[in-house]
Amino acid sequence: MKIIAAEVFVTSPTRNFVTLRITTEDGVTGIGDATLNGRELAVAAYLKEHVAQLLIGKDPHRIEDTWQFLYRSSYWRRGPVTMAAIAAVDMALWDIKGKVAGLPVYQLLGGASRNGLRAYGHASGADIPSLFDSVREHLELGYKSIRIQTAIPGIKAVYGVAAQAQASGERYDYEPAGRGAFPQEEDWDTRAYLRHLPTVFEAVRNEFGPEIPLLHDGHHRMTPIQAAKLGKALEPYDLFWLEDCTPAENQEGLRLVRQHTTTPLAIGEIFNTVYDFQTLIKEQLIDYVRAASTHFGGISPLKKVMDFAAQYQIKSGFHGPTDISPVGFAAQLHVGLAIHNYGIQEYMQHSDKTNTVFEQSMTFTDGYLHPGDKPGLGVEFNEEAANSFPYQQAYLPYNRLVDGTVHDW
Ligand SMILES: O=C(O)C(=O)C[C@H](O)[C@H](O)CO
Repeated sequence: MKIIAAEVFVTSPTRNFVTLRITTEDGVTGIGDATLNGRELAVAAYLKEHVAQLLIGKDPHRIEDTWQFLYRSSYWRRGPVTMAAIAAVDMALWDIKGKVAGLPVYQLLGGASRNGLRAYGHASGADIPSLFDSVREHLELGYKSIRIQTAIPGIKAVYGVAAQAQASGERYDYEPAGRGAFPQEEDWDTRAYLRHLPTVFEAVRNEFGPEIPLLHDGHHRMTPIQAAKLGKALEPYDLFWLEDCTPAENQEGLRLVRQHTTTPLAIGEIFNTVYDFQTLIKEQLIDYVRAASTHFGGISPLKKVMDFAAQYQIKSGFHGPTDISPVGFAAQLHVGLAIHNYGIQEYMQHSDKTNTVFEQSMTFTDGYLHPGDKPGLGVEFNEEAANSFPYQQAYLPYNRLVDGTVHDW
């Protein structure tokens, strides 16, 4: 069997997505996600200009060989653009292999290790009452684990806080990328955040009790000593994890955080390769791997990093915001179902328009996700619907401190 076409689609049903479709001479198609929020066209060009023609004539079954060829033959390695492009090829080839075999991808990865995948949802609020409404809404939707993000007094816009109150009946609407030709500026004050956050978790525990697993995302904003202080301050509230507490580039910084707190740590949504996790896993500086199939080179390396992590009792917590398309999301559900060291899956739910472009067979029942049993990834790409939503320029915001210094967003 040979590959005869590799096409790239950029579509924007409420947000931008980049999708690769590979077709074989027998007419089997496979799809992959190459979405990089705010930099979509760079990956689309990488795929169109540098990768597509290299795939023509190749045997789609040779997934590992194709991955290694794309990674090593470019000489220039890693980085989110390259790795998102390779990820799309990898996913599309697993999709094809599954369709040819008549099996869902998780069966090709070793079969199911569990019945369903525990998910966490995002609750947020501009104040405590609206946060409580949001938590209740998520509990009603079936979520059994909940991420808590709130506004901070004195700060205008904070990462992770939905614009609409959940009590309004609107679906959770948080999308950080703003459409337009320039990124929005936001403000930040770490000391105000460190003072406020423990009071929020205290209120949530008092209202909802000790049982429910609670998570929080620091979004790379603290120094190691600030993160250590926060981890310690949150210990009485028994977090499932504290995510991205420090800038991801400083892996050694997590040693200091670890020395001071037993709050579990998760990191890795902006990592691209297993090498980014080498120190963190070997030294057991984290508890959860936050990689996403789409930004990590696809299904093949995600499975490898989790097998490495398993030796150290480190579990998965794959990145799953809506900028991972339904294709990338399905890819990591298949990995999550197959691996032994599954932890939890972030699940934000895509918009109805997105679901017209990507028809998903995955299910979310009583707090648990399942990729479904259709052959391949289980996602159908509707080209006509995709073409009706043209690309719109969008940027993630950035932060400045009160004195004007640019800060991690
Ligand atoms: O879901 C999370 O934990 C995130 O941090 C989401 C990111 O802000 C988002 O993927 C940026 O595009």
